Amino acid sequence: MIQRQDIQLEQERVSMLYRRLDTVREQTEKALAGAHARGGPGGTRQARVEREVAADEYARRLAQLNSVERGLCFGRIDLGRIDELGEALYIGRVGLRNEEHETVLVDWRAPAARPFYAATASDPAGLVRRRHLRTRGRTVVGMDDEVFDLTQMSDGDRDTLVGEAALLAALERGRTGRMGDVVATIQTEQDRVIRSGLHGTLVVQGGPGTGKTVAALHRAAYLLYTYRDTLERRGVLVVGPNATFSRYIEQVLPALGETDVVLSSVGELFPGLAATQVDVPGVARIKGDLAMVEAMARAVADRQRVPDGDLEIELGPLTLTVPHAVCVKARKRASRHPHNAGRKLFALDLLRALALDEARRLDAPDDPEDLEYARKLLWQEPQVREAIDALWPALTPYRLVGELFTDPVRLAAAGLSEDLLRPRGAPWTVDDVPLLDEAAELVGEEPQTQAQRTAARRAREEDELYAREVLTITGLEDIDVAAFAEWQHDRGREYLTTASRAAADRGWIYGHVIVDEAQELSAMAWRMVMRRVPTRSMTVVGDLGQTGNAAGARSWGEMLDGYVRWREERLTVNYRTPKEIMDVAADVLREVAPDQKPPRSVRHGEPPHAIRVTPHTLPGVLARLVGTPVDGRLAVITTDERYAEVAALLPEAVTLDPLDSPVAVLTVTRSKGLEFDEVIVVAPEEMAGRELYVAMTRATRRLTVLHEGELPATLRGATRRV
Ligand SMILES: Nc1ncnc2c1ncn2[C@@H]1O[C@H](COP(=O)(O)OP(=O)(O)OP(=O)(O)O)[C@@H](O)[C@H]1O
Repeated sequence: MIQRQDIQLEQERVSMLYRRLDTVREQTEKALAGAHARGGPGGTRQARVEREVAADEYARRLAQLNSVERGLCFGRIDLGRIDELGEALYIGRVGLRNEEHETVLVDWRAPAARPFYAATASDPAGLVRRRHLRTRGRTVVGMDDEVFDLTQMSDGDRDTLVGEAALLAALERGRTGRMGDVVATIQTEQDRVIRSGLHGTLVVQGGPGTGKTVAALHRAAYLLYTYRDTLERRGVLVVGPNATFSRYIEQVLPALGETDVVLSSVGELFPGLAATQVDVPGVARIKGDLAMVEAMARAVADRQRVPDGDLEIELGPLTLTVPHAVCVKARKRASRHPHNAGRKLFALDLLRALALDEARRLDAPDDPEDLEYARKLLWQEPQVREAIDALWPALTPYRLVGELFTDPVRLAAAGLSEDLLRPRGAPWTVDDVPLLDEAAELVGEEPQTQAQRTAARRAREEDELYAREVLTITGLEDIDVAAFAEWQHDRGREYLTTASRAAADRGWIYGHVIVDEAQELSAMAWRMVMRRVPTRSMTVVGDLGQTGNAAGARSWGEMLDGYVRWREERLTVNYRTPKEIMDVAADVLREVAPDQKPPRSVRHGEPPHAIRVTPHTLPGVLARLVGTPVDGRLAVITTDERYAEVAALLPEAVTLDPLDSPVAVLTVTRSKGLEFDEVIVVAPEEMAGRELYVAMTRATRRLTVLHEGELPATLRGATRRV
């Protein structure tokens, strides 16, 4: 039994930790201010860089100290024997030392904290007691103990969840619309995922609500803590299913004190683009297939032409000719290079041949210098430019893919189906993004336009003008303006975080990549992700039972075997969906993915309700249900086809961000990875089995299905009609 006295003792400890946090925070603030005050262009470059590195480190530490106020210390472990409690360690969101440099709080990611998460009744990992502390503000309001005294345990006890009371209390809280961290209640199987080594690819397969996302994010924080030197410079990329999901999870890492992580979705992985639309399944399947690699190569080859006969260009009275054979040879040589680099070689060969022909016709000497000069002049001739552009145009990825999908002749030349044809100006889709990335590899460096060259020159001039003003104001006029401007420019770049530099650079190579809802990535999307992580240091989390994308994964090997030998961990406990709902969902899963085992739910709640509606009664039933929700947040989930109709019935809900609105209206695809206290599924009979499985498992408390047609057989037996 926990005594008031125990709470008092823990309060003293926790108060001491907060005092220490305040002191360290103050010291770090001063150190940061000091580092900034010493800044400026003086000293050697080495000294400047060292100062800036120190300032960065203080700033990072300060951000971390500021983020850990809530729930600073949440656990305690006692090592030794049960009859003589020995050493006690306190576990918190951050590590702290006292003035004597002794550890007073162990960072949850440090090896010493591991038994807090890893100890189970059957393997206590040297612990005699684990204590979860519950705090409100800086006050200890309660605690839960688990005593590992094997002699007193029944077999049932040995299989308990880690800190069951604390875990269940955490799960009972209503959903806020944003994912929170779970450092205080990480479970043993999740801890294995979080602390798995950095190298190679770890696949985490787990059913809905098993904490894949939350474990993957804690893993990112753990890896950044444990392998900071390796990861800080290269950063960590987290790829999620869409931008809403990225916003849903974006608080977790900063709350854990980590900000150097890029959150993105497949539709955003090509810098400058944020695609959200998806293609119809037939098109998505074609675009996601690896056969697109060859097709894209053919599409590029189709933009590298030679005339059927000799190339003839009229220049005033002269008609210059490049023999067909010379054109063919030039194409052969140039096509070994990326398209835009090849264009330069191709143009050079053709210009050389034209200059030679011109010299011959004008009886001019074919002196190399003269020829070089003549070549330059010819390049200025619009007819010459046009002829070369027609044969081998400068391409951007957008132009290559855009012109391919709007032209049946080009599609045929690439060996692609006319199903891909779309109108000019149609928006880019998520499934186009891996193709744009492929195209970027094939066309190579984008040609710099005249406008870009002018913009770069202007920016340089502005930097210098600004530098001159600064130097005049500060009376440092003897310093070289150009050098000062350059220093300022570099400094600006150094101050950009790794994350922001990485996000803007397609060629950025990350230290580690985490892919969530990974079952949705097509083979082409995997190819794009792999380019960003040649070391294959990756965490791949997903559920093959939830695959919705027609081009998505049916097995992990199918997607990953060609790139890496991967290892797998499984998560088996569902922390979201009550058992009564999961039992019904399990029937759906059995039908769509019989090889996948449904997870075991730890929560209890109501069984799902089914209500038969007609087009006439649907608005009233929906309004009644939405008007009397359980405490917390509610989502109405339906098919893509029904979305507009349902959204029209709930106009207020759809004006708000689905994460902030008390009632969200979502398609199944949009609801991926999210969760709500109450879920209403409209038209389950029109959903594919996997869609239904995803929609049903979003609920933490109550699920109602509204059907017009026959209820799917999998739902019929297990639901009550009201
Ligand atoms: N150890 C834990 N302590 C407290 N809450 C937890 C724990 N693990 C998971 N949860 C909670 O369970 C819910 C489901 O977690 P999460 O979204 O990570 O699951 P998931 O496996 O990614 O699900 P899905 O496949 O359906 O997207 C979240 O609210 C999460 O905070």
